[in-house]
Amino acid sequence: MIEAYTGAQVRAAETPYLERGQGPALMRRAAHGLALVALERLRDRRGRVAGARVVVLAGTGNNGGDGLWAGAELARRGAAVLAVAVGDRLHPEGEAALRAAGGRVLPAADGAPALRRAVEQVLDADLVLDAVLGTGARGGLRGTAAEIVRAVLDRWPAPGGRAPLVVACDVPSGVSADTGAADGPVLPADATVTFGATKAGHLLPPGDRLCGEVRTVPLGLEDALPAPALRRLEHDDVAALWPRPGAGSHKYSRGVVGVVAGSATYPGAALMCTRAAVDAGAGMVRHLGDAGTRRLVCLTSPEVVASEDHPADLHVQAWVVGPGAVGDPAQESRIDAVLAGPVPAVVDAGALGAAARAAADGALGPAKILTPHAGELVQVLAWLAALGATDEAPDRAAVEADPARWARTAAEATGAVVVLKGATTLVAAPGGTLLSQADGSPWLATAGSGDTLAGVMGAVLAGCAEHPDAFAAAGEWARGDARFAVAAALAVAVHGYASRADGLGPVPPTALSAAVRSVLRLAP
Ligand SMILES: NC(=O)C1=CN([C@@H]2O[C@H](COP(=O)(O)OP(=O)(O)OC[C@H]3O[C@@H](n4cnc5c(N)ncnc54)[C@H](O)[C@@H]3O)[C@@H](O)[C@H]2O)[C@@H](O)CC1
Ligand SMILES: [K+]
Repeated sequence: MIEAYTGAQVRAAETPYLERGQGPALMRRAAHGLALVALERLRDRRGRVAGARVVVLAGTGNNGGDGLWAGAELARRGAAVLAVAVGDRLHPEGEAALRAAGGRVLPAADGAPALRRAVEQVLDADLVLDAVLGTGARGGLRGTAAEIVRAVLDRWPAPGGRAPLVVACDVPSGVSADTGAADGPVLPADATVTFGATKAGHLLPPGDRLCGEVRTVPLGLEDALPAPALRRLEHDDVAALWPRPGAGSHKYSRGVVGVVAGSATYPGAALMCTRAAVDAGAGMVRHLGDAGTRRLVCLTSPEVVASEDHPADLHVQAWVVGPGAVGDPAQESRIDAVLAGPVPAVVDAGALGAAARAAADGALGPAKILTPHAGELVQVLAWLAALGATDEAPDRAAVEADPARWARTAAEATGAVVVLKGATTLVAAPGGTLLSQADGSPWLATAGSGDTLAGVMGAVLAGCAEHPDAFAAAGEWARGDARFAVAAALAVAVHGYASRADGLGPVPPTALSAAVRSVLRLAP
């Protein structure tokens, strides 16, 4: 599991060390870690370090200090290192170290000619160390640094062209370490070397896409860190946590998933959703819907028990409601019943409007998992605002600029878990638990993926519904109501892994669902 922290959390953990005068030692350790990754990348690209042209884009604070000390190390290995000072000063010891190692300094804020020279130097470099802003940033890049980065990006080589390698110091400058927001220009990094702990901004969109590979250099702060701001499940977590049957299990103890999906207009969603719940290992899958859809469900997944019942007549451990369930009053009545009841449920697509109404009436709770994509979240937030449950209704651009904020807002306003689907999917629970998963192939962006995800989520939700400690192996934080958020993140991870199981290429949802089975054959 990756645990990530805000810049303020890491700075607070560092404070006692700084008060004991260990700041310079921490900086040297950070800079050494940065230099090692830069050396590795340079060797990969050009075989040798000697003679490499390295530019350090250096800000005025300690982030710049890290970059200058790392630049000194590269200079001692024979690289030609130029520090581009973007502000009115440089970290004094860092500058002295760089000069002593033979590095040079270009004061880029000294007027237009200096700025133009800086841009040429960056574009001609083999490697750029981006050390303008780190955890001390307030907002995006401004001033000379912003002008340089903008001018460089204007002339950035097309894919396949020879662009300099970019290694970011702590975070790509201009990306918020706390939120992943990127206000203004940012040089996209091939690698980001961070210090003490992963920062929230490395895992949150849109900044996460600008980080490249993230490497964390330990600074010995681990014991001083508080609870993380967010988490990401990795393969080992999924293998350890996914509910598995034991020798004494039977279909009911493993979890029955009830699926309210499909309609005469959209029967396919029900087929994909039920199939995925079966493939994800549910003990039993029930389907409720119209006669035509039921018949198709039985033909494509004979394992499923389909009926025209009402949810009140059935005992299941978890519901999945909404995929393809539009324009059908009987389905709408079933959805309302599930939303008003206590049984955990995945609430998708056609059920999100009903969920917003139920939330405004106070009916939802932490066992309900809403699964909007960005466009649907905008709609849900607009409904919630119209119903008086939130103050603000953002547009899509606002949601995409700070998705974590709006996923959290929706979770607090509804009292439910909100899964904001995207290339990076965020899982926000009321009370503040936040997970971020980025496991899927870009090919997942296809009609029917969401129906498949809902089915997978239903299966894991049914498996944990009656077991508050189902995921206690992940830590104390994952007990009780938090397990619903963990279940959602597990489903997102498995769905993402399945999309890559056969390499990168098209993943029609039926094939994706089958790949879920191979992913779940992971060693426990
Ligand atoms: N605190 C510590 O013990 C350690 C900190 N380290 C490094 O120190 C960094 C934090 O250093 P600082 O607190 O000095 O902060 P930064 O170096 O991130 O930035 C602060 C400087 O940038 C200016 N600034 C802020 N926002 C700006 C903007 N939007 N545009 C232009 N200039 C802006 C400020 O006026 C200030 O001079 C970390 O990211 C990390 O790289 C590491 O050396 C490890 C140890
Ligand atoms: K930086």
